[in-house]
Amino acid sequence: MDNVFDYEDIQLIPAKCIVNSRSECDTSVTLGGHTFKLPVVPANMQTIIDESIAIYLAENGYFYIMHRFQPEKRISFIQDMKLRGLISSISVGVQSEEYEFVQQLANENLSPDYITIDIAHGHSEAVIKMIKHIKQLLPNSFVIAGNVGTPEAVRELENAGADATKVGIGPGKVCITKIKTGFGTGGWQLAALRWCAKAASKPIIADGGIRTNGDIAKSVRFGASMVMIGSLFAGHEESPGETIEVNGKLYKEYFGSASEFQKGEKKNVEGKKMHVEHKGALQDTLTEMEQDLQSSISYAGGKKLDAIRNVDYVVVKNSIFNGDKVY
Ligand SMILES: NC(=O)C1=CN([C@@H]2O[C@H](COP(=O)(O)OP(=O)(O)OC[C@H]3O[C@@H](n4cnc5c(N)ncnc54)[C@H](OP(=O)(O)O)[C@@H]3O)[C@@H](O)[C@H]2O)C=CC1
Ligand SMILES: Nc1nc2c(ncn2[C@@H]2O[C@H](COP(=O)(O)O)[C@@H](O)[C@H]2O)c(=O)[nH]1
Repeated sequence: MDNVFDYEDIQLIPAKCIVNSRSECDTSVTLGGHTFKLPVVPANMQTIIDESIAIYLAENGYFYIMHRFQPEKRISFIQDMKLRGLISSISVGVQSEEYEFVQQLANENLSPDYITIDIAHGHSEAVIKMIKHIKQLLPNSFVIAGNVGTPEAVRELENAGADATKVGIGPGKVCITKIKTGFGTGGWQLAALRWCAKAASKPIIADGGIRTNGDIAKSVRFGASMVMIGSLFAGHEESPGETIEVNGKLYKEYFGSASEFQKGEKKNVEGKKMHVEHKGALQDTLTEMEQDLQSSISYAGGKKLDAIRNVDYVVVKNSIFNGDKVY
């Protein structure tokens, strides 16, 4: 790979505007047979999403993926979402008990609309085996598999039956994979996304490294159908993380799924914890993302999200840490 770049190194080039108001621009996207208001999904992490946020997002036309860190709650969660007539979207791992869980879903005729296989290193036989297991027992579930960072991985997971792949190894705000292992797409996530998207024949979800709303438009330009975001969704009133007060200011915790805070032990730690400023209501962030993306579409010279996919761009400079610090 040469000519790598990241979000902060790219500027998209405007094309002639064809709308009279940004409100005419449509940010909706279709994934797995459902249409959502935004090509954005909050990360399936324990300090980002819980059951009530999932219900809120689904009721209001946004995509969501529930995390997998309270496995015992998943069956009742799916049942509850189905009772409410909402989409059901859960995560699984690859341990042996996860095979039994998928079997249990099939036995109970409880097929989630979306199942995300959520593993650090998704280019593995473990993930390929799990994709095949799910597709055999729950053929109607839309399977998102990841995370990966190469075209070979995207093709292998697609060939195994994945309906979408998730790209991003190490670009996350609370990620320390790039520092602890020397591997990943941290610092060149946007170039890795482009590389993977060129090989993909199914949707790609860009995951990690989004620091501004403009990065959503850049992800779409470089091939993402959907963008997974953690840090920008941390710190809301509704966010599950603990709230603390420092010098009269409120902060909320945001920790990595591979941090010792998630794992409860210091083993194979590849994530850290941070505190982010309290941000107010989740809906305000979603609304601002929608308005900014509508503006992006207008700058792209179109009325729909697809207009962004073909705009020209320039590479401005390169910086491998994307503004992040280790601690
Ligand atoms: N997107 C990203 O950059 C990253 C995301 N994460 C997030 O952290 C969470 C925990 O991830 P993960 O550690 O995969 O989940 P688990 O701890 O559940 O591990 C899943 C299984 O994969 C094995 N495994 C994990 N990493 C590797 C590896 N590098 N090589 C071989 N086997 C491996 C584990 O075994 P064993 O533990 O014995 O090795 C375990 O059997 C997930 O939610 C994941 O999304 C974590 C790191 C990077
Ligand atoms: N290397 C690690 N990556 C992690 C961990 N927990 C989550 N993640 C990934 O980060 C994104 C969110 O990134 P952000 O830049 O938007 O904050 C998330 O979706 C995961 O893919 C972790 O412990 N280690």
